[in-house]
Amino acid sequence: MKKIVIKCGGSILDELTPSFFASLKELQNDGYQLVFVHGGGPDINKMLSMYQVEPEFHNGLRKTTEETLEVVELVLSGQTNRKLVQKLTENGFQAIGLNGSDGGLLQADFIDKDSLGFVGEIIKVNDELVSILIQESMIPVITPIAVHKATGHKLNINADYAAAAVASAIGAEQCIFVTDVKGILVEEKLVHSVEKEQVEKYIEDGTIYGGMIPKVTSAMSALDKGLSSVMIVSGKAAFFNGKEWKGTKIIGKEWSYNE
Ligand SMILES: Nc1ncnc2c1ncn2[C@@H]1O[C@H](COP(=O)(O)OP(=O)(O)O)[C@@H](O)[C@H]1O
Ligand SMILES: CC(=O)N[C@@H](CCC(=O)OP(=O)(O)O)C(=O)O
Repeated sequence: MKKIVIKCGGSILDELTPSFFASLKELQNDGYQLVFVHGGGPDINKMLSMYQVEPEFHNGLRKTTEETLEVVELVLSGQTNRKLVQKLTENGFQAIGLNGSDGGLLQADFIDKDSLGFVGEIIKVNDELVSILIQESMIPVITPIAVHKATGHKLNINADYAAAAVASAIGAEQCIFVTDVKGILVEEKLVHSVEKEQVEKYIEDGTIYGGMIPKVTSAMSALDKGLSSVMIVSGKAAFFNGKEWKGTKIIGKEWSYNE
């Protein structure tokens, strides 16, 4: 069974176009089972501003106090997940929303409690739960909230990292990051494919910054774990027509040249 994990960023959730959904249909026609992980950073920031809380990020990760975590879950699970499930349903897909903390779906450990608070990195994914759903032709739509591996306390997970971890755990062939730009841009031009070493240089020299950093770093770790392809694409246009892809392909291994 060919599986593909699609991460939908909060930057694009309100702007997904019919062409985007047509590309999803093409993926299904090509035999892919779809699994979604969603973000929702902008929705969280909006809600936090109502409570007069200023967002604080370190290397693209939100510093998350116990109170912030409540808002993060309220927004991601109660609002953003619902929004994506609804859009998929309206476009003819059988989607089912899941909080990452349901059924031990995402299990995590603290990254650095002192500096980041309740933010985790995923150490285990309940891939059986995902398999059950996709075998029934359902599309899981996963909210990036995890449970702590020992205490069961909830932890906030960056959605890019969550998507890459899910992709590795379920043995997905590909992971696609859907965002509000066409892919990695260098001097405003789209880069069609880029190797790991070059990505590292782009981060160092500031060409890749902000929200693009967790995407490329999680892409590189997913490639190291055996995923065959990672792409960054726009949700504003078609990204797959049954044959060709549009966006940036991140290449992890030298043999990828011969594909
Ligand atoms: N080299 C780059 N090419 C394209 N976008 C970049 C680059 N470096 C940083 N970015 C920023 O990354 C953003 C996408 O990340 P983010 O806003 O976190 O989106 P999402 O919510 O989809 O995860 C782009 O809108 C852009 O501002
Ligand atoms: C730890 C951490 O940073 N979690 C993210 C989860 C949502 C997310 O990643 O949303 P985007 O994909 O839209 O950026 C946050 O709180 O914003």
